[in-house]
Amino acid sequence: MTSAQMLTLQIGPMAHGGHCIARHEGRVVFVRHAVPGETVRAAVTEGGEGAKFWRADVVEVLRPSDHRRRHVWKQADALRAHELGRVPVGGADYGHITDAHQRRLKGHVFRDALARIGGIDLADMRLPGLPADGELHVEPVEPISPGGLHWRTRVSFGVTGSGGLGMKPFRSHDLVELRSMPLAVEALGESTLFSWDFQHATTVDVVAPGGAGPLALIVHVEVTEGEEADSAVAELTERLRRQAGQASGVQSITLALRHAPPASTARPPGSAGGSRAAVARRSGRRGKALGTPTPTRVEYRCIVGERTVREPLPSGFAAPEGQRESVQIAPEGFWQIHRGAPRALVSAAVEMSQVAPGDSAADLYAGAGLFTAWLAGSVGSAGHVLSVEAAGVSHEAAVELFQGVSHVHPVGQPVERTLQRLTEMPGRPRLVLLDPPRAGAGQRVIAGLDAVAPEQILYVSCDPASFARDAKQLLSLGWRLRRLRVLDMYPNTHHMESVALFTH
Ligand SMILES: C[S@@+](CC[C@H](N)C(=O)[O-])C[C@H]1O[C@@H](n2cnc3c(N)ncnc32)[C@H](O)[C@@H]1O
Repeated sequence: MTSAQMLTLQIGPMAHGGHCIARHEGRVVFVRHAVPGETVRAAVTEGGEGAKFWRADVVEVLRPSDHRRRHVWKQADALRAHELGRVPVGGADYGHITDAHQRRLKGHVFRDALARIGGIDLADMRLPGLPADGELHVEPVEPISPGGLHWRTRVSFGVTGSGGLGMKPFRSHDLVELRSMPLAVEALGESTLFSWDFQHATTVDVVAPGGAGPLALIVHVEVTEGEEADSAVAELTERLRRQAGQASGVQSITLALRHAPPASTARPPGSAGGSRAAVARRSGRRGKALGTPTPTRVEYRCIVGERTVREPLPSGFAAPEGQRESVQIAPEGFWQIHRGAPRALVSAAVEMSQVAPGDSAADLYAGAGLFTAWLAGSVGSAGHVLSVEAAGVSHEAAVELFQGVSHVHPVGQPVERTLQRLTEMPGRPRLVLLDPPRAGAGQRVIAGLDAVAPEQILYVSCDPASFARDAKQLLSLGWRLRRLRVLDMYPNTHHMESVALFTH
């Protein structure tokens, strides 16, 4: 970083993805760790004469924004890292911005994505709850902790050369060893995990069920066949058991043994952290699309405690008679990562949509059945709920949760292959709720939903860009955006969650 080209930049608006836009001699520079309106010195991290745009990272703030604060996480603080000749870890790219201003900027980013990608101007929509100028108020999610800390119930770490937990800087494969992870719930900081030796593992996923300890771990190991590999796994197992046995704050450890073909090169350590690869593992996608070797088989082996965790369903919402109060799910299955997200999302769905006893409804990309549980209670035993989820572990959790609830029909298939089933539901569906992964639903699914013609579509999204693209298609098919709420479900990061209601 010390030999990097330095630029003095006037910082323009925040863009989607966590960087601000600036210009240097006419060329666009995406600048990380800045705040709109500032003047900064920034080190060029990617660029070159022929490049269409450059990337840069702030190393000194010449004229700070009133909304700048000391970064909430030392190891992710770009200014401090530069002083120490290091690089900041990723994962908290808004941590230097005050809480309220983070939300303001996310509102601008969301509105901009809708306009640019979806051709949707919120000022034209006159949506209830939105001011006439289309300004979006991004809502904080409870429980709110000052500084936006301690909300993550799931974190993926890489394993450093010395066996510690690490994370990568932005667009880098080099792991930085961590001493803490303040965005995670308190149970992680109270555990002994940052002093464990994970040598021989590639990644470690940490899960705090219900937002509290004790923690469940999934320890990923690449194995090739042979005696040497067997003894390395045996040694790792012994070591993990020993560390867990010492008042560690850990309830369970599952090894995820990836039996890769011998010729393949190992995935770079840490490449799974909160990343596409981690999402892909949970959603069952793998291999080529991610640029990683295709594993032949993943074997899950529980070596400490129980294989599954219990995630409490939010209380106070409709639920079918006799349904359990928590979901039992393998820790690699999908569950919302903000500890307040299950309640915030179901509350938003209840407030924004209408379902009544006897209705038909569908929950697409349903995970373990968070929204299905509320729908099942709302439509009652005279109703019908289709709950569609592609990933095996999450679908199995839903099957277990809705055992004996005869009006819920969990389907363990990709949504794309289930569109026909939607047309066969009894009566016209009152509501189709969809909560796809970051890539969004896509053209084929949106066209399929339109053909099903439900009364309402409630679209829950974690990506403004894919939502804007899908919303554009819905609008072109005659649907109208009726309500929109954006939730700050990932404080100190550029991510956000939206819930949107469409009707004809
Ligand atoms: C954002 S999560 C939402 C889960 C659930 N609604 C919840 O709130 O817990 C998206 C889910 O979609 C699943 N998924 C991804 N692609 C899918 C597809 N093509 N068909 C069905 N499910 C899919 C993932 O496994 C994941 O569980």
